[in-house]
Amino acid sequence: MRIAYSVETVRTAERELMDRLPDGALMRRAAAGLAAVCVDLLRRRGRVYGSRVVLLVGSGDNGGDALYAGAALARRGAGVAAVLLAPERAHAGGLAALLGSGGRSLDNSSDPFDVLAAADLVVDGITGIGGRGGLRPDAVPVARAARGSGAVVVAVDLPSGVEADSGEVVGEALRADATVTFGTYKPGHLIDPAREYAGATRLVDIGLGSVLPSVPELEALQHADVARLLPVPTGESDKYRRGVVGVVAGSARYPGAAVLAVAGALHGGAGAVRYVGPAGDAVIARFPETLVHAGPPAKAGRVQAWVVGPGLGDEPGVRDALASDVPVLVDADGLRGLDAGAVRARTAPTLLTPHAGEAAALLGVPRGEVEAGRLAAVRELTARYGATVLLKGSTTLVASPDLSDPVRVNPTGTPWLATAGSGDVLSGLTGSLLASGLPARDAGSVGAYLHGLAARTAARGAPVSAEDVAAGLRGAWRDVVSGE
Ligand SMILES: NC(=O)C1=CN([C@@H]2O[C@H](COP(=O)(O)OP(=O)(O)OC[C@H]3O[C@@H](n4cnc5c(N)ncnc54)[C@H](O)[C@@H]3O)[C@@H](O)[C@H]2O)[C@@H](O)CC1
Ligand SMILES: Nc1ncnc2c1ncn2[C@@H]1O[C@H](COP(=O)(O)OP(=O)(O)O)[C@@H](O)[C@H]1O
Ligand SMILES: [K+]
Repeated sequence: MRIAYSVETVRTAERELMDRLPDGALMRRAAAGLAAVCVDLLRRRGRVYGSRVVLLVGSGDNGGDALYAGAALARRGAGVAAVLLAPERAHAGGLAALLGSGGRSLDNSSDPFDVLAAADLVVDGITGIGGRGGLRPDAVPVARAARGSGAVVVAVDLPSGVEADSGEVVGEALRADATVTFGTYKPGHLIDPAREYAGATRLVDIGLGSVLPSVPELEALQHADVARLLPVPTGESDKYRRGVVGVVAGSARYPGAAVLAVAGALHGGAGAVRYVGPAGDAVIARFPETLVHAGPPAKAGRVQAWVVGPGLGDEPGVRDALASDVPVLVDADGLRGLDAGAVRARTAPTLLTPHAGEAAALLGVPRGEVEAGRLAAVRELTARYGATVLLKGSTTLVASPDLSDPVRVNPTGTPWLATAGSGDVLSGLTGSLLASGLPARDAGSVGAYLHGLAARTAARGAPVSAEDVAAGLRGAWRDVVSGE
């Protein structure tokens, strides 16, 4: 499990740890880890001795990390120049260490752009967890020059300009090729758009683990976590005990959504899939193993979970499903005008799976607001609906209405998933996991994980269709259980 803590929690833990350690010990640990990554990157491009390193140094401890790491690189023979964005407030100890190791600082009269143009590696120490509101105007030209230079850009702790706690990028930020963070991941390392700015992220242990609380803000499942959650039939199992998932999807206009949701549901662990709606012929033609029913869900027979909404158009069914006493996943058209009171009144779990546009409509805000602030949006939806919410998109988040549960961030997936119908596959798959007994938060996060993995494997750099994703689910499941 990868976990992330908020800035406030990190600062509290850092204070506690610093009280137990000699002055400056944490920064030295951080800088040593940072320098080791820089050495590694320089070696891959040539050698450390004689390489040209530029440090972008802001006014806080983030700049201090960069300066101490720069000093270590200078001791190994690199030519290290520090561009001080606020010379009078640069970290004094770090600057002295750099100058004492043969590095230099650029004063106001020298032009940082020539130095940046010739750099092999740029260390971004403008801001870390103390940064707010995007890069300040005076930092923007050097940040752009660093990005345009062809040098490898290594961000210290976080790419400067991103919001550590939310993953938002308000204004300008510096895109890094790699980020070296300390002690723990912060939400910005796991949530887009900041995650994308961070490039490949490495975590350096500075001993913070012992003082961090046991429950993080965010968690990202990995193969082993998912393997533990996947349903496995036993000798006692029969198709009903494995769970029946009811799929209320498709319409005369969108019969394909029914087929794709059923395709997902057939690979999610339930023992049987019951399709309810007008697209039964299309479903049977493709998947003869499906039980089909043309009447309302209430008359369709017992299921252990409902999926309602993909391609539903104006077909009824949402009310029936919500009135049932089993878990219900509501997606797509089922989310239109969804009655918060009806959802809150349910005794069984409800899982809503909106994309950013649907989430925006539910919240009454512009879509861009949801995309820029995914964490806030998903939390707000859980509060309003009293339901578990899976917010789809570039970073899929799964949050439960219980605030003591960390929000789950899906680490698999690929932008190739942005293809029509792939969400239908996800809702069928996740509903099937619900029917086989997983709690809503687990079903959502395991569903998103397998779905993303299937898409990645199917795509391998080329476009995929929703059908390809469904076809890849079995391979993804095998990958997870075999620990590959
Ligand atoms: N506290 C600790 O024990 C440790 C902290 N470490 C480092 O310290 C960092 C945090 O240091 P600070 O709290 O000093 O904060 P930062 O160094 O992240 O930034 C704070 C400074 O940046 C300025 N600033 C804020 N927003 C800005 C913006 N948008 N553009 C330009 N300048 C801006 C502020 O005026 C302030 O002076 C961490 O990210 C990490 O790199 C590490 O050394 C590990 C140990
Ligand atoms: N940029 C992206 N990066 C990664 N995954 C994405 C991106 N955009 C969309 N997805 C994923 O693709 C799927 C699309 O679902 P959805 O928006 O419901 O589409 P549809 O309604 O056509 O099925 C979701 O699983 C979503 O998380
Ligand atoms: K930084």
